[in-house]
Amino acid sequence: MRYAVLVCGPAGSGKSTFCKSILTHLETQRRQAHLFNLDPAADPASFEYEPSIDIKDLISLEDVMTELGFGPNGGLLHCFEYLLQNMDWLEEEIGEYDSDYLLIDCPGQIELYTHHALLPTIVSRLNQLGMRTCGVYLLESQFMEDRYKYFSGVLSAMSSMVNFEIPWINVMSKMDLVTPTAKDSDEADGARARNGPRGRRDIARYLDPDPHLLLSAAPTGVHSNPKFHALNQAIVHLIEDHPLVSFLPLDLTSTDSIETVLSHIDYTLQYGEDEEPKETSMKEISQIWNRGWKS
Ligand SMILES: Nc1nc2c(ncn2[C@@H]2O[C@H](COP(=O)(O)OP(=O)(O)OP(=O)(O)O)[C@@H](O)[C@H]2O)c(=O)[nH]1
Ligand SMILES: [Mg+2]
Repeated sequence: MRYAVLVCGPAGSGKSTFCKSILTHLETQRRQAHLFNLDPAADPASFEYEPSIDIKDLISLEDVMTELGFGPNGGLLHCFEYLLQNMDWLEEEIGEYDSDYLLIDCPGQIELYTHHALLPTIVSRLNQLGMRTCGVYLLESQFMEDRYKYFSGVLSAMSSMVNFEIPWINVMSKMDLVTPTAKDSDEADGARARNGPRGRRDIARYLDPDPHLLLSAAPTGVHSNPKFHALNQAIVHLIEDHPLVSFLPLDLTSTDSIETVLSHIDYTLQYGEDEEPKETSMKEISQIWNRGWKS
């Protein structure tokens, strides 16, 4: 069985850093993992690990823009269309990687996840090639500093999950930057209500989205428009009726935190469950038997 982790999320959410940290962590566990760069605009100098597979070997955004006259966003879509037309290239590239982890570092253009069909089609082709794939969607912790921004992040995670229809994990990245500002408090309204979490219990309301955070956000300027309030009510109902999104916190400065996220990925991918059971030697059987006999 082959395993692929599609690392996606908004620009700057920490996708490439996440791939690097997971690769380092897997290396210390002596597990085989490879990087697949799926960003045709990525700067090669930015990779600490040389990608084993690189879309830029097939097509680069720079070439598409200079040779075909596309802009950056249209050019990106063209690159993925081109990849879809050349899936035999990808099949050949991943041919050698068996029972290993393939970490797919994606670009940060959010529309690729929320409503375009190109990436989901590429993923379903990977599944046809026998890869068990899961999505890891990163949202950076700064989103928690503004409740409106935070809920736009929750909705983008939700629409990505619906768009891809694959096993999915949402991660709140850069948790090392979160410093709860005050003690736990039930105070919901007031001038500070649009600010980030206050206290550890408050953080939990962001990791497992509490839609009432949105209703209790302090309205300012355009936000006091009654239509805006009605829209928020509709979003609250949507999240209450479809509680699809929750976030695993990730603090890359903590090995335990990386380990927890990795174990969720393993579980989601059912990593290792298809391995052949290890044959037990006669010597081991007799040791087990003796232990049982003595106890
Ligand atoms: N403090 C902190 N900074 C981080 C963390 N992860 C990433 N960063 C920083 O955030 C910035 C963006 O990180 P990247 O890993 O390049 O983010 P990305 O999602 O790959 O960005 P794009 O590919 O451009 O969409 C860099 O300056 C990183 O050093 C983290 O866990 N904690
Ligand atoms: Mg990146």
